[in-house]
Amino acid sequence: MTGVLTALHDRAREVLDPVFYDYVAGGAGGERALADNERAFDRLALLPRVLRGSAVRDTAVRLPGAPATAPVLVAPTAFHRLAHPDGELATARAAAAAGVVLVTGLAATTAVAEVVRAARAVDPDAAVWFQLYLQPDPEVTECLVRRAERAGCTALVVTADSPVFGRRERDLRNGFTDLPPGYAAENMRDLPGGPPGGTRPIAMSPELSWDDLARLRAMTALPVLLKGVLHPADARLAVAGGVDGVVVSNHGGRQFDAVPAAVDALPAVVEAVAGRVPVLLDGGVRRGADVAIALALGATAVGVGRPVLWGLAAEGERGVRRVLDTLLDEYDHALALCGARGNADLTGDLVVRRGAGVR
Ligand SMILES: Cc1cc2nc3c(=O)[nH]c(=O)nc-3n(C[C@H](O)[C@H](O)[C@H](O)COP(=O)(O)O)c2cc1C
Ligand SMILES: CCCCCCC(=O)C(=O)O
Repeated sequence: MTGVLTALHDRAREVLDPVFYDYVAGGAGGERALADNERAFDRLALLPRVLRGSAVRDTAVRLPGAPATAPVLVAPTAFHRLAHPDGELATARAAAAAGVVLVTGLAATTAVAEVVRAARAVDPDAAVWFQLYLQPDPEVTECLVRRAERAGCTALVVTADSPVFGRRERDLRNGFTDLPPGYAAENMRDLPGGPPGGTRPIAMSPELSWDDLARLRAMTALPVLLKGVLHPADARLAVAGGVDGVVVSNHGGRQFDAVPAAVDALPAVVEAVAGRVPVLLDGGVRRGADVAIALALGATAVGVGRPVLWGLAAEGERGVRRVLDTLLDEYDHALALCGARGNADLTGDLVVRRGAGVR
């Protein structure tokens, strides 16, 4: 991690309830996928070009529902009010101020309409996407989609890597199975089949299929991105199913310990998608150079999960802003050092394996 991110992490660890710290920091099983996400970036290096740079570098990217934005996004993460009393509102303000897309989650402790309002109070053009788990009851899914539309979200992100909840040994050890009193997944309030005024539990189902994604696709005119894709064949199916983007992700190593690092899965997905829709990546991005590596390998943008929560826990809105600004500054600096005038100059030939020599 960068110096700033390490300091924010250390402060977050001091101030957070250790049970919640473990929930955020931890992963599934023996945490091999979690560790590998960062290590896989360490195994890669950038091979700069010389004498072709620019003093002003073009870092803007075009994403569905975000026509000109930074190549770093806030990945969807649950329960921000457990990290800081201002919760998702602080995250939304910081993301908007940094010019970064915020993906707010179904499992947010603040309702999506309030999150969008907070972002737009900072920047009327701020892009907020809504992440959801398809619910087995299509009526519930439809109600969630309408809420996101009404709130003004500009894209939907469907997380597909969670047919069941990951086996997270830290949470099992700590008995962290539910939100403490006073906190709720606010987007799950007042839904069909739920208690009036109360919340329904978020369901995960191993029986969801591509038909369910097709139903969602037909339900809304918003762009839809599919998150949690690792297999290139699934990337092809997603594009054929009309998605507007694919997010290569292993859920930060929190679902299945046996999977590869996200960045190791990226090139095959990029090849399968063949430029038809943007490919995004999250998992293990901790430095601006990691952003550059992912873009050179064909990602259009990257998401950041845990560092945002460390910033939030440590310093609220200011901490999130520091995380995002640091990554964006470092990314711009990496472009300069690569002799790149902008994202487009980051090509696959710039990425090599450390220790493998250069041909
Ligand atoms: C505490 C926490 C909660 C998360 N909650 C969600 C969620 O509700 N929905 C989702 O799609 N992904 C969720 N994720 C996964 C992130 O979106 C993202 O894939 C992951 O954090 C990226 O890895 P990183 O933390 O190494 O940046 C969560 C991750 C963390 C750390
Ligand atoms: C059943 C509760 C859903 C919360 C989802 C949070 C999440 O995805 C995570 O990784 O934690």
